[in-house]
Amino acid sequence: MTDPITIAIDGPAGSGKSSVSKEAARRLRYGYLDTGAAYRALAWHVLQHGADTSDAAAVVDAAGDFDYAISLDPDEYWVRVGETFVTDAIREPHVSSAVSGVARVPVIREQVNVLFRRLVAESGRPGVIVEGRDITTVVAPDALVRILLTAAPEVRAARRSAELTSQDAAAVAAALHKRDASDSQVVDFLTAAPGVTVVDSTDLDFAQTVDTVMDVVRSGTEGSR
Ligand SMILES: Nc1ncnc2c1ncn2[C@@H]1O[C@H](COP(=O)(O)OP(=O)(O)OP(=O)(O)O)[C@@H](O)[C@H]1O
Ligand SMILES: Nc1ccn([C@@H]2O[C@H](COP(=O)(O)O)[C@@H](O)[C@H]2O)c(=O)n1
Repeated sequence: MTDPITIAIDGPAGSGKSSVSKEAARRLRYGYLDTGAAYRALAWHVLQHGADTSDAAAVVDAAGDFDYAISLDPDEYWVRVGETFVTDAIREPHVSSAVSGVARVPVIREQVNVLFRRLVAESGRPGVIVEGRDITTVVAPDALVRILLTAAPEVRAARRSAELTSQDAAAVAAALHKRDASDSQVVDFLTAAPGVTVVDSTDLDFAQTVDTVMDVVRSGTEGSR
């Protein structure tokens, strides 16, 4: 069996990676792999242990009994740790605030990257859209199509705040920028690596952004199979 086509999409928090990738995967009948979910689920697991994600040893310790599973079906997305479905729990603000601690532990990054490559290879799909922060550069630098999805910081904060209506907009924006600042010390997802196509959605609505990504994918995959 041939390896699935990999479409790599990186970008900062709230740039639209997951929503846009999921919709593009539906249209292409590809799988969709949300790599941030693994970091979030491990952060959730560390917190369940009563530990602190800023403690790298505690993170590595909690990773020892981290039984993680994720669906690559864009129409039936779920995330599980052991027997517990954590699909919504890992989006809670206290997990978002804790996740960067997990992401800065090198051995954890190595372990999840192995998992991501295996999930793609075993997906059984003709292709997989993989989104995160270091997909275009570390996880799948040889992907057929590599995209950096960006939007102006204030636009990303406004979109995120529109989702989290019960929370103060300024606090939502501050949390998003704080997470980007912390994450960008670990991987560079703000500048495009050579060969990576930038899609800036600042002035695009959701449908226009998906269409633009689809155009980049089409031109990159034409004649590949
Ligand atoms: N071009 C767009 N125009 C308007 N809204 C958009 C656009 N792209 C995404 N959105 C909306 O912005 C919000 C954030 O998008 P999404 O959750 O996909 O971002 P993300 O990059 O995956 O964020 P995170 O890294 O924090 O998980 C969602 O409500 C999504 O529907
Ligand atoms: N390739 C990746 C993906 C994610 N992270 C870390 O996970 C956090 C959550 O990611 P979301 O895409 O769900 O926002 C993110 O803030 C990073 O800390 C990563 O390091 N590499």
